[in-house]
Amino acid sequence: MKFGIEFVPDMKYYELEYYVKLAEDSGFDYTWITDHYNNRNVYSMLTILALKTRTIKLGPGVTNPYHISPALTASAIGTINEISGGRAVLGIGAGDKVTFERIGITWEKPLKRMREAVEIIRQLTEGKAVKYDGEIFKFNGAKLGFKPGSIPIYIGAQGPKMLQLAAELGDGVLINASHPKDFEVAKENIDAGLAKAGKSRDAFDTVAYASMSVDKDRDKARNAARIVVAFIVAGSPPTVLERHGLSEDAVNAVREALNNAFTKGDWGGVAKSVTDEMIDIFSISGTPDDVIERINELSKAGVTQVVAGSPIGPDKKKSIQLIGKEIIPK
Ligand SMILES: C[C@H](OP(=O)(O)OC[C@@H](O)[C@@H](O)[C@@H](O)Cn1c2nc(=O)[nH]c(=O)c-2cc2ccc(O)cc21)C(=O)N[C@@H](CCC(=O)N[C@@H](CCC(=O)O)C(=O)O)C(=O)O
Repeated sequence: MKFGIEFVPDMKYYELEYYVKLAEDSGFDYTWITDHYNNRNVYSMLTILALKTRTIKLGPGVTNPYHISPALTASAIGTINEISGGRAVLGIGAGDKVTFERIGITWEKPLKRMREAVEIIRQLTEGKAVKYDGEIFKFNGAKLGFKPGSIPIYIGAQGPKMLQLAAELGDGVLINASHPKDFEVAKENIDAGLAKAGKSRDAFDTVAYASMSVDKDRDKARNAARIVVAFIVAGSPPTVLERHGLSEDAVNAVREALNNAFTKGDWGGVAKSVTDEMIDIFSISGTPDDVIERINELSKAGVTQVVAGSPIGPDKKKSIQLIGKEIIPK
């Protein structure tokens, strides 16, 4: 099992540098930096990380094919690959509808746009001159002026068609999920995509991009996950909520609590609205032994990399060290 760790660049560069170096020293194989317009620029932060780390693989988790051209994405990730001595990975997904609305981007034809962008980026980073007559992107002999070297492309996906696309075109898939049931359901679509491209599963990285919260004290760990889990519950599509048998009332109670929090600042109400069942479904939370147990279940469901996503634990530094000491070596 490979281990990754997610960071949101909503902190100063030196704080991010500190945490990523700590993760590298703790044995993590990958670090994924999220990409939303309102946070610090993902590539500026990756440049610092590329210079200050030695072994950890690094990349956006995930960028998107809307807010910059695939040519810029290829150039940016190629540059990170050069600076890091070949450790770059590109995580790319359809992007986030809510944040796009704020910057006037219409979220249309995500599948088509993802396919075209990934095909273009793959060719550019392989040093080819790209002629591409797509429905969305038209390239006429574009070519990078430097040799970025081959860069693995991981696609962020939840929906069935995007999962198939990820398996067909990508070197891996980043699935925002923490429960084995979600990977059992994803398997059929991943296998269909691999078959379409004539690829075998063992060369493909199926990543559980999970919300994680680890502490020696189980209750402390689980309580630290409540707010993040509330956002995941509120944003989950009906198919996922039904899959896990969550009642409409329970989900609406979370949505209502979040509204109250935004309007009246009542975050305590949000934590209370999140049930233990929701914590188990939408996060990997508890003691190191609890987390190892869940990772073993995920491995049986075909997961090959687990990413420790927010909140990581009640105390980020201690939790990163705890994962490094008591989970990764097991
Ligand atoms: C588009 C969507 O795909 P999805 O697989 O659900 O993708 C949702 C997310 O993966 C995507 O929004 C990501 O960008 C979210 N995301 C992040 N999004 C961000 O913006 N920033 C991040 O940092 C980020 C991190 C991240 C990490 C892991 C991960 O899995 C996702 C992450 C979907 O609806 N897919 C459907 C298909 C929809 C469809 O058919 N669309 C048609 C018609 C659409 C139209 O009418 O225009 C088409 O595309 O042509 C499906 O897969 O079946």
